[in-house]
Amino acid sequence: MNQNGFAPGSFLPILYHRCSSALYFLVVMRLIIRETPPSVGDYIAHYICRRINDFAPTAEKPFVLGLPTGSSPIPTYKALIKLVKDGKLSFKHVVTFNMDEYVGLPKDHPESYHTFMFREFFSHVDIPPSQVHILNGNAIDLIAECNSYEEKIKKYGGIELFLGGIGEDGHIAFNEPGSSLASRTRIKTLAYDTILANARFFNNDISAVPHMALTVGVATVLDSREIVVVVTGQRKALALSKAIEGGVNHLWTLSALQLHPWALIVVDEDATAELRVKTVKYFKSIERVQDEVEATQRELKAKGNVPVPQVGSME
Ligand SMILES: N[C@@H]1[C@@H](O)[C@H](O)[C@@H](COP(=O)(O)O)O[C@@H]1O
Repeated sequence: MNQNGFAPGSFLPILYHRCSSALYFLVVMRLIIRETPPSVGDYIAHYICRRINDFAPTAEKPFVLGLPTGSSPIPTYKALIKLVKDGKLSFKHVVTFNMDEYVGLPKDHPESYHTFMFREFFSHVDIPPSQVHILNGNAIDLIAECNSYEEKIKKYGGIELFLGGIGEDGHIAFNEPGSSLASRTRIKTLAYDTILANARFFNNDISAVPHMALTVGVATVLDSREIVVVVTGQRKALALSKAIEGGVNHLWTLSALQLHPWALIVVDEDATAELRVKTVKYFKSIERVQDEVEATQRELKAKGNVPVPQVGSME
């Protein structure tokens, strides 16, 4: 057995061999483990930066990015802001769609997701506000608002990369347990657990937390060409293990990522608390193999004789 628990000659070396000779990328859900939330944020920010720069967006062909709220993505936003300030990244030709918004909370309320996104991110980068899309939880016709959000995403040709966060009950966006895995943008009643969890943003006053939200659906997220999810902290550990070690299940909507050909979950050590040691070792070994594949790709590309597959064409 090698240090990852795999016998030499078992499928990992074969996978690597196929990768290095036939230039396949790994089409598996990837789990990246970093020590702390800031290093998770750094990893994701650099990853998104590379994706946007490789895409080389223009006014005619913008990069369409899905974005979350919550405390978990804050280190990613901080690192992205730094990349913009350092001149390594621009959001000039990036169009964004946020995952969700509370119903009935004034847009300028300190805890609305509109306020959050401008305070934590948009105000610090060079994105034109006209390219920012956030659901309007105060629309007179909420159903029409949800339908037109889906239409707008379609008009832009779909989402290139959806960055997501999860709740303690494994919800992605506000797709609470029991949400249909075929769901689209819609009005959602929040689970009591979510209301309790989010009360920390409302001075621990449960009655101040809105009970409804507009949210993209599980299928809206699955439609995007790539999904990256941030999961940090021990309180998300059970949800993480259910999502990657259990089967696809509407009670843990994050598990729907198993149906996606290009999904990446980036977690800190605390979030791995409920995973089996074998699972952690397996994903660490996949990361190493992927790094080797990418290094080979870069080398061959530098020699000018290899077409590099594009993300999204790897099913
Ligand atoms: N609707 C949002 C989710 O989209 C977010 O992922 C979650 C996590 O929040 P935190 O990162 O603060 O734990 O909060 C809310 O429930």
